[in-house]
Amino acid sequence: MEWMQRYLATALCVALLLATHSHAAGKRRKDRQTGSSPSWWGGSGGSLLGEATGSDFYTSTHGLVQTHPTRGRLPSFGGEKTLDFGNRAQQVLAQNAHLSTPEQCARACREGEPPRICYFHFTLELYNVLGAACQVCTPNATNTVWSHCQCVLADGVERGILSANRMLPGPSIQVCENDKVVIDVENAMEGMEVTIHWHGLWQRGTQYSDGVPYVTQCPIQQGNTFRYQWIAANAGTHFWHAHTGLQKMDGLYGSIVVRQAPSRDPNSNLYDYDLTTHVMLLSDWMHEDAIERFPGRLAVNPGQDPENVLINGKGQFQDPITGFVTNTPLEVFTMTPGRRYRFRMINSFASVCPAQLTIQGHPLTVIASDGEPVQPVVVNTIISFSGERYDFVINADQAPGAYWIQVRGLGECGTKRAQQLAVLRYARGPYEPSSPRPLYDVGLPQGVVLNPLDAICNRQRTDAICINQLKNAQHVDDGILQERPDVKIFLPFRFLFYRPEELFTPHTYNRYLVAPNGDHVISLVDEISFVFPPSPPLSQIDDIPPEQFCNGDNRPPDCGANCMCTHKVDIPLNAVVEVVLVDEVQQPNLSHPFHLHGYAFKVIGMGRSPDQNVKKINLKHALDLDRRGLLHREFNLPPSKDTIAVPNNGYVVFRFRADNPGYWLFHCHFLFHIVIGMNTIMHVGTHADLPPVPPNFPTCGDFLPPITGPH
Ligand SMILES: NCCC(=O)NCCc1ccc(O)c(O)c1
Repeated sequence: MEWMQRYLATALCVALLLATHSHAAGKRRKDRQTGSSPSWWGGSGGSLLGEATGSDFYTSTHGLVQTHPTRGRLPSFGGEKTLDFGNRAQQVLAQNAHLSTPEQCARACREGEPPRICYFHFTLELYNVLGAACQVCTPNATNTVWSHCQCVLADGVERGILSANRMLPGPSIQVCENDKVVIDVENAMEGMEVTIHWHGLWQRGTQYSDGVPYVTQCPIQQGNTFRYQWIAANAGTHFWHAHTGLQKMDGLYGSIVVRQAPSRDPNSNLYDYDLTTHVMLLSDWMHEDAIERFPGRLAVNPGQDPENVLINGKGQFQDPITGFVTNTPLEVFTMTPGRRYRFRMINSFASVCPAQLTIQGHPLTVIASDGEPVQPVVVNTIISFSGERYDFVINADQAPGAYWIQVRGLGECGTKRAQQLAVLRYARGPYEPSSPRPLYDVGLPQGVVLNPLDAICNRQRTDAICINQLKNAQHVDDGILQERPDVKIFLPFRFLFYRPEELFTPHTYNRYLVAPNGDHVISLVDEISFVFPPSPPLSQIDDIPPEQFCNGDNRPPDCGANCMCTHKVDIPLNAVVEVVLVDEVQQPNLSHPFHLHGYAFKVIGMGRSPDQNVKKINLKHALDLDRRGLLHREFNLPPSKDTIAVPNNGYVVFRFRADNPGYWLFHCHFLFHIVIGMNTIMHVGTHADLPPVPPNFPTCGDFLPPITGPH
């Protein structure tokens, strides 16, 4: 209680209403819940939430930037031209007059307007939730774009985190198509190396900025700053996140929105507004560092499932033992009656849990997935996996009021019943919905579901739409749809289970993950467990011994069941590639989302074996189905994606034209599966096809000089 008292003694009046919940020294305490009415999100004074946020702007489909009539003022940033991205950022901006600030770049996009160079500075730090910053200020209500306040509330449970610019999520990058984006990533995290990946950006010509450690760059060392530079060449909803270790799950992520002129978006006629604040970033949240769960414990909080879900870094937490609920603010999205709004949902989960999004009383017209436009479909619930993005339109045509947004963690998240709520509200209406809060077990009605987990995808149905049933809203390269691809790659993946006596033998140190049921596993793709090389092939190919690399046709001699090497598949430049992913994991509630760097691919088919006698799919059976023409394929406007969940006990078929040379990581997007080897590298083209290594590009590698004699 001492902490609470100290907090109350010095806090601002708003903080008085903040009940916090801390796990100190491993024991749970029931904290006093303060305040009677939750006026944090009752909006007393009106300066925190909803209408009165200073950072909204409205982009009409006619390309106009306008302030809302009731708002009557332009975005305000405390009277300063640049936002608080740190003193170094101010210096760079002062010395480079041709750079634009983040808020100058977050604009409506018009065809024919010159692109900008958008400059960002990320300071990555060890930080905390509910630190003393919360005595100094109250956090920006819509933390999605920028914040001057350094208070991170998360779900009201105190813990250490990793943060970019003391924000959760980190800063949002919002630019127009073809802008150049420059991000100085300053690693101020003691004892940690880091890289940032720009998930969804293709990095054509800037392969060195893809942010994959030991593949496209050496990780950024502590105290060092690495300048990422890329062109926002493909519009859409994307995100950035740490690609090193387990850091992403501790808070290193944020949204990226690449807008385009309405004339270039085939679905722009379906919405009136595309607000900077209508980004919906979903993340799973633990109450301890993610590394606490790796390799994983047997008894106390086993497995890797999160305690909670956050929506734009916000939420509340109900203690399962005491029933105590924190009263931190929920995220609020505001709409004007009668208007149609584009929402941009990002699944930034790190665990294996799918996220199920439902919004009370409002159907969702899905218009894009992973940034790529699809022909609109109307659903009521979207199930998404780590790494996926879905854009949808909501028509504010219901009775003005407030409505619940429910995000439920499915699969393993069902054990702890992790879910989060947010509010969809009509301007000038109440902040709190009048209906009771949807519960994990008694949630909002699902209605029509996008991306059903049952993966019955080979026929039209009234209750669900599968990803392979979406139609591309744009013309698809005919070459991709030719009957025979140039290269066909079958990639089965599974876990390898170790017996403890195999794993814990003297003088061997094999990596492993302890699954929730106590199984000790590593991941295999095509019977290979991926290890990162000691230097990045993109920048230091000559420093890597050729024996480091392997693939299904080139297994190292004496490579046993736990074959460890850098799995690399070589693909000729411009080939039409077909990949068939086959789920040999066979864990009933687990579907693995695979993400391809450098591309969007076309989803040609997905499903399960049509053969009723086959209980479990495997590579042999998938090959057999393919030979018999029974792998489901649809060539009429297949949708583009960069992340696709393989139905459990099922398969996915996708294609792409390999016209972007590089070393592109292809991997399960579950964080804990990356670190046990569920990756491959798609190596497209040759070194001659790649841009040269930039001067002074950092290097890394083993240091093993000859050992000289005693004298
Ligand atoms: N009879 C098969 C049981 C089985 O497949 N056990 C592993 C499940 C697992 C592995 C890794 C994870 O990350 C995870 O969440 C769950």
